[in-house]
Amino acid sequence: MLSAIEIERVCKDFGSVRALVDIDLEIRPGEFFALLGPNGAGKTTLINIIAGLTLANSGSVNVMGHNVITQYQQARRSLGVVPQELVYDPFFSVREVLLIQSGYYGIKHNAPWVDEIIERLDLTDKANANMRSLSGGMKRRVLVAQALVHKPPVIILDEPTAGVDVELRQTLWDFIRQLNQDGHTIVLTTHYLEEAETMCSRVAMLKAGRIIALDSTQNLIGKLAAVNSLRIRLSPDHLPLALQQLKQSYFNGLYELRIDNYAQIEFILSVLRSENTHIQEMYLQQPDLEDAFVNLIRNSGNKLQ
Ligand SMILES: Nc1ncnc2c1ncn2[C@@H]1O[C@H](COP(=O)(O)OP(=O)(O)OP(=O)(O)O)[C@@H](O)[C@H]1O
Repeated sequence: MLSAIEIERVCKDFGSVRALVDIDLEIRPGEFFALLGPNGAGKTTLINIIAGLTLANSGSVNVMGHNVITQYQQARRSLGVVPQELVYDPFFSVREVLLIQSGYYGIKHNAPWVDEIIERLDLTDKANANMRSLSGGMKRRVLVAQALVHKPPVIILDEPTAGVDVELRQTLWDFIRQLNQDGHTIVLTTHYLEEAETMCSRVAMLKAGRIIALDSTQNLIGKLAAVNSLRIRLSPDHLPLALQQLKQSYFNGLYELRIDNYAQIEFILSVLRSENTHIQEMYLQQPDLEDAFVNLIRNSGNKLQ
């Protein structure tokens, strides 16, 4: 089956900085895929190589089967990129910007689609406003719209919700989810891990230019954050000796105990009962993508599959 994005053995150095090392990655059509990693991991560099904006030192990248260097035009038509930085032309209105962008792709008579994107991104009130006059969040919506004027099958969003308020974040995600349901492949980088967790079915984690984990979101959480923890407030405020080995932290009167399985909760309760210690508060912490991410970044000397 044709891949939406196929990356083979891509390396990129900036002088002595090894930004990407031997990246192999295949993203399938229709996927909602997250590219995660700490600052400087290489996410934007990889996106720029996919978009044909940065040249890799070695390796190859295809978008919908088109090589991003030798078949640049077809690859570019297959891809829409929403960049991280707010770049805009201050001299045009929102609608003009989108029609001009359509022209870059050689698309004439694009007004009906441009108007539809404007409406779906809640920009109708601002369609004739000058770009200069828009708030940061509105400008970001226009960036999303710009990436969509040529109806690309693959859309990459580089931190689309950075600095965006909660309401706009919701509008953006509803729209992007709809695009994915309509069949578009979506690749996303974000530092908001709960967004990746709710939206994306598969995740690649990058660190120092290497993919250190690649799996479905649920598997990754299961594999790397298998540890639950129990937070309890006790009276008297003393953790019995038999439970000391489970203690992970103590803060503000709350003990955090490591739980590897649910049977351990029964053990904890029985120890507390026998010691005549009462529970004043208790929370079970479920693992999430953030736990997986933190564990992985901490212990990423070795590559995980
Ligand atoms: N044009 C450039 N010249 C020199 N070094 C660069 C250049 N672009 C990126 N780098 C370096 O390459 C590495 C990867 O950077 P990149 O911007 O791809 O990371 P990132 O994962 O997107 O980070 P962030 O989450 O902060 O956006 C970093 O060490 C960065 O300093």
